[in-house]
Amino acid sequence: MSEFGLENGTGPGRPARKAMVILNPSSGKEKAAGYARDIEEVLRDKGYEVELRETAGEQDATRFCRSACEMRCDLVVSMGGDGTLNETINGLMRQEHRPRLGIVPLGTVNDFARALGIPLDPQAAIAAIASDRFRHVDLGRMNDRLFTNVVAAGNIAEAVAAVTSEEKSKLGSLAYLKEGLKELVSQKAYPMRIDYDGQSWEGESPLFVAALTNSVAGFEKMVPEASVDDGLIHGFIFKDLGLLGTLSAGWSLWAGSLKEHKDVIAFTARQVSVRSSERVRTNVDGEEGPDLPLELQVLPGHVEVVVPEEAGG
Ligand SMILES: Nc1ncnc2c1ncn2[C@@H]1O[C@H](COP(=O)(O)OP(=O)(O)OP(=O)(O)O)[C@@H](O)[C@H]1O
Repeated sequence: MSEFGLENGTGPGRPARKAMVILNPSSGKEKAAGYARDIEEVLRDKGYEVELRETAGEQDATRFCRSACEMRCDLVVSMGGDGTLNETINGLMRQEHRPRLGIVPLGTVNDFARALGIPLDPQAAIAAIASDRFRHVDLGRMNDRLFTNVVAAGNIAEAVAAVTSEEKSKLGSLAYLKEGLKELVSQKAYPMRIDYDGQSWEGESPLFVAALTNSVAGFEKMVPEASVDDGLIHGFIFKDLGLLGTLSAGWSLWAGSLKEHKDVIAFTARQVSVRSSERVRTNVDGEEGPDLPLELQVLPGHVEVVVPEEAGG
């Protein structure tokens, strides 16, 4: 079951707590400046000393979060899309002090926020940062980095890259489904070997997906049984599907019954390794990852995340 915590705000005489806000000004269009003012106000009212850092490019969020750990901040807030969140949590890697994490989703998909019941409306998410409630949430380790949500291996990396930002704003998650199905129909399968908690699968597969939460590319029903604190990786090996198989797998995904599909092998594990004799590309939390091989491991309850007072789960 979920583990929730409740905490009182700063009272008289309590030393100020420190918060760092990491804002990607390129997410959430031109509204970033207004959001920055609003979150600073919410956090100051809550008794935090606030440091705002704006990212200018790749890996900035990781560097900023690392310095938040070194400064022993109590809270680090990631304001951006899933890419910014992934870079932020990578700053927690190998840190002895890990601040609590707040999330203000400004991207298109925002899988982690969806899985946690954090409002997708930025103003509502900013207001919810004042919540005294938090959850211990699993993170995944992939080789030498961390992930929040999902790792996919196969030509999926190309499918995601093929989604234009226009399509993304117009169609949202459907843009990924469209490109993903196109790739599954057209692509070849790869020889893969997948080892998970002492079991092994070997065969031809066009796609392997490892999910930590129920929300994958905005589809909240892909893994309905997954929760952010179940200590499990939810693995899906797609067999060589062909056109009809792909369409019916697409339908099962939509209907929330993917793991019952006859050409999908579903499992849960704490540790997974994925390798291939061919070059296979990967995608991690929506961004391009390293080629196979991958070593995956779940880190149970690795980070405390602020959740709205009324969030379920
Ligand atoms: N100031 C900036 N200008 C442009 N790109 C930036 C800036 N700061 C960070 N980035 C890059 O933005 C990427 C992350 O974007 P992120 O996924 O958070 O937002 P998004 O693209 O709006 O979200 P989504 O992918 O969900 O639509 C990272 O690769 C990072 O390097």
